[in-house]
Amino acid sequence: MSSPSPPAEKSTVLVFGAGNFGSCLADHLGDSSHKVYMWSRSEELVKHFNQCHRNLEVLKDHAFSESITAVGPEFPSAELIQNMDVLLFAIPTEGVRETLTSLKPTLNESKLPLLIFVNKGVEIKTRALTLEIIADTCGPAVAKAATFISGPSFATESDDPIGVELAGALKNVYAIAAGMAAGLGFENNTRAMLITRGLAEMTRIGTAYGASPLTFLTLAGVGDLFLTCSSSNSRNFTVGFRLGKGEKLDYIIKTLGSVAEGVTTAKGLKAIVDELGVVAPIASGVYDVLYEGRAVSERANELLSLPSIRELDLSVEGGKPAKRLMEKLGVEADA
Ligand SMILES: NC(=O)c1ccc[n+]([C@@H]2O[C@H](COP(=O)([O-])OP(=O)(O)OC[C@H]3O[C@@H](n4cnc5c(N)ncnc54)[C@H](O)[C@@H]3O)[C@@H](O)[C@H]2O)c1
Ligand SMILES: O=P(O)(O)OC[C@H](O)CO
Repeated sequence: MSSPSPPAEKSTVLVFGAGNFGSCLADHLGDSSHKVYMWSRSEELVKHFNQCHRNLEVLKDHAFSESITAVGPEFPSAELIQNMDVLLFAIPTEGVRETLTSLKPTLNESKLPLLIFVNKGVEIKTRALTLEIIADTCGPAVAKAATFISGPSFATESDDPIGVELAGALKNVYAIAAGMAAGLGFENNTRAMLITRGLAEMTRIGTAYGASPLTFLTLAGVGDLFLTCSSSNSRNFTVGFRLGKGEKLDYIIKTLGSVAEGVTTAKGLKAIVDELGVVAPIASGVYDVLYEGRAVSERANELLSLPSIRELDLSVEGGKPAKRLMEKLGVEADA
């Protein structure tokens, strides 16, 4: 995808979202002497942040850089947006369509800022990746200018934006599976099996979608999968762990205090897997527990007793969703 020229050393940046990742990114950017604005829908958060340089909701003990100004709760003004070098979106995938619909009238397409997206998910109703949501709301020119950051930390550069997005979204579903296994009392051997088979599964899905299989071997793929499946710091792993311990999904979501994208992505992924006809037993197992009321232990036993299959039998006929998306963007399918 093409993108506007890189921003100047000292840029003006507007971060959409004042949650864990948005605040963290705003803080790093502020410390690097960029002028940073951070949008929140909470009036209380905005007031408190501008008075005390602390976030009421997340990273509560951290003193933020004074070069960050919180804005909101109203949507940022066209004037502010048009003065930005970078717009950075750190909101859950379910909120991206609404946010971009509000943003669209303020964008000057002949002078687009750098648009960076860090969310990792699939939209539940439409099963769309973020690239498609951007095309739907702001048009193909804006979508083609968008940049995606994914991976276990600030990540990786790739010419396969669809693969990078799919990898970041899908690993959250496998992290829920790894958490479930840990919650049920399975130990490291099972986790290694889930990471290995999860990687094979996400590579099969990605390849059938039209992404490059190699993207799943980068930091954005196996790197992020490994991190998220191995740490109780992961919200997705934690959701799975608590399900494995017998807690109810509604209660877990209510008390988590932050987004676990794998929960909604599991539903969008089910539709993608059904369309592509890919064998994805782990993703199907997670879907059955989250949305079909199946017991975690029973579904895990079914998974463990499946006969082995050729794990890396990658689709050569695949690629229809990516071709559809490239058509929407007006890009040649093989470009
Ligand atoms: N936390 C991390 O380490 C991390 C790392 C990489 C990527 N991500 C991804 O970044 C995204 C955000 O993660 P987070 O950790 O900041 O989540 P979070 O739940 O801590 O914060 C989300 C923020 O988005 C806001 N928000 C929610 N719905 C919205 C909507 N409809 N419109 C506008 N704003 C809305 C919330 O009020 C909150 O400020 C997720 O997709 C996540 O997978 C997170
Ligand atoms: O806490 P999680 O499960 O949303 O994972 C956060 C990041 O995506 C890890 O790279």
